[in-house]
Amino acid sequence: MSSFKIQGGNTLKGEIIPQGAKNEALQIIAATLLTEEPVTLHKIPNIRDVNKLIELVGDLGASVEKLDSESYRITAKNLNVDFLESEQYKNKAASLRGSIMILGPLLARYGKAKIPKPGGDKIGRRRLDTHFLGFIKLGAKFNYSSKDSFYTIDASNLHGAYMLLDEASVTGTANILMAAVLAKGKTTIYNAACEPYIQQLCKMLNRMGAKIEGIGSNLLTIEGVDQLGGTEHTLLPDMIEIGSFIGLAAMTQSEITIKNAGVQELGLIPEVFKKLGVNMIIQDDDIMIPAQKRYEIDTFIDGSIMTVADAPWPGFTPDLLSIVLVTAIQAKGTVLVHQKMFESRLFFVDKLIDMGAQIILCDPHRATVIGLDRKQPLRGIKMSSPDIRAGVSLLIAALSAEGESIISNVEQIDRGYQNIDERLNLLGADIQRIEQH
Ligand SMILES: CC(=O)N[C@H]1[C@@H](OP(=O)(O)OP(=O)(O)OC[C@H]2O[C@@H](n3ccc(=O)[nH]c3=O)[C@H](O)[C@@H]2O)O[C@H](CO)[C@@H](O)[C@@H]1O
Ligand SMILES: C=C(OP(=O)(O)O)C(=O)O
Repeated sequence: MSSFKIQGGNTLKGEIIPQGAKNEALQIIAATLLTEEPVTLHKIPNIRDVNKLIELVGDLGASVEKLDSESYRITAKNLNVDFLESEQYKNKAASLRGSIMILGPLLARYGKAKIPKPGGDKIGRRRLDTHFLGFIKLGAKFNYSSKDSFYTIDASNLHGAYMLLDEASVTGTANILMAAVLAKGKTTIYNAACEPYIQQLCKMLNRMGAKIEGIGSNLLTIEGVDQLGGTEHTLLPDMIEIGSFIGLAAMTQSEITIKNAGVQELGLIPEVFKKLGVNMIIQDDDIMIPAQKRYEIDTFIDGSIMTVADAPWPGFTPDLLSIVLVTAIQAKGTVLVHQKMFESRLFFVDKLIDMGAQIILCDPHRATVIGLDRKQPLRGIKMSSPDIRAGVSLLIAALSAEGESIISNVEQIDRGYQNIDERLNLLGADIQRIEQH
């Protein structure tokens, strides 16, 4: 377990370029398994989860060529599905959430697939029913063995079907889409997730020869085709990283310009930070956050206390609620943060309270932050990163705090943020990585 030693209190200044999006990368890398032809990918972030999935795709027999620091060519000509039976597969696939998305492509091409219960953040129950109910609609047979926690699916003949998803699951929609593009006939997915990363996946699949309509909506229709070809694809900037930088700038009174932020694809993200009182200037595709000593949380129009809650896209992403919560700590005013989707994602507020934040954890889903209005700084403490977004929120808190903080288990942060210590140090942060093997 490695740690960050952070000397807090520095003001940061400068420009930062967001990495390619983690959660898009995981879908797109899985989609390369759908064709025998080469697929070239650009803006692939160098982060743990993405590297693990690329390794897994290679273990399955795809040829993986690294073209430069951010580009890969993946050719999945002949895959070795026997690898799915190995102990190595079990360990690797179980270590990240994104591995679940190899199921759709493997089903589409080979008619069978299996996966151990996938990893990812421990942020509450994370059911996978939507994925499997969708595959069953497409004609697959499904079995879950509680003995070894393996999900096995058999589908020699996938056929199109109408389905109304039980929830708008992001990875579930991606998985079903990838199975449906090569199924016989027409598939209709209603209550589909429609966030920009799903749109990107659909556009890429169409460039490969798929026939998907309704992109950007929650009603997708897919006319199955016999095979798909190669393509080239560039990832969007990571919107969760962008939101994290906005919160960081506000908390540390820093002037930061986020370059090439893909502003058109950010949905409600800028608006939510504006509700916290954070100023930002959007110039072309850049977001400049000026240094702000004070920022004030809005109330609702009737004067009642502001709530920020998550919802499926185009609602506000749950992955930024921890950042919103930490950003509110030094604001003037009060906000209720309501994490509806995940039930164990707010427990990290205990650490923020230890640092001096005024937060009431109302229940596992809701926390009220009473902003300090910079009347006192947070103080540095020792803490451990419970999940990726809580980890970055603690890092932001530590950077704004007086004195030294230690954050252990930063592998959680490395899952999704590329060289975050080095990139923030270039802007003036003081973060030292302490490697422990
Ligand atoms: C690898 C990846 O891409 N991970 C993302 C993906 O996870 P993932 O695809 O696993 O998440 P899902 O979209 O399936 O569901 C997320 C949570 O929200 C709940 N839910 C979902 C839809 C809905 O309409 N109502 C509802 O309550 C689910 O029960 C679950 O607890 O999407 C999540 C939701 O944006 C993000 O937090 C994860 O970072
Ligand atoms: C919850 C997240 O990731 P994962 O789904 O990979 O656990 C996240 O990116 O915030």
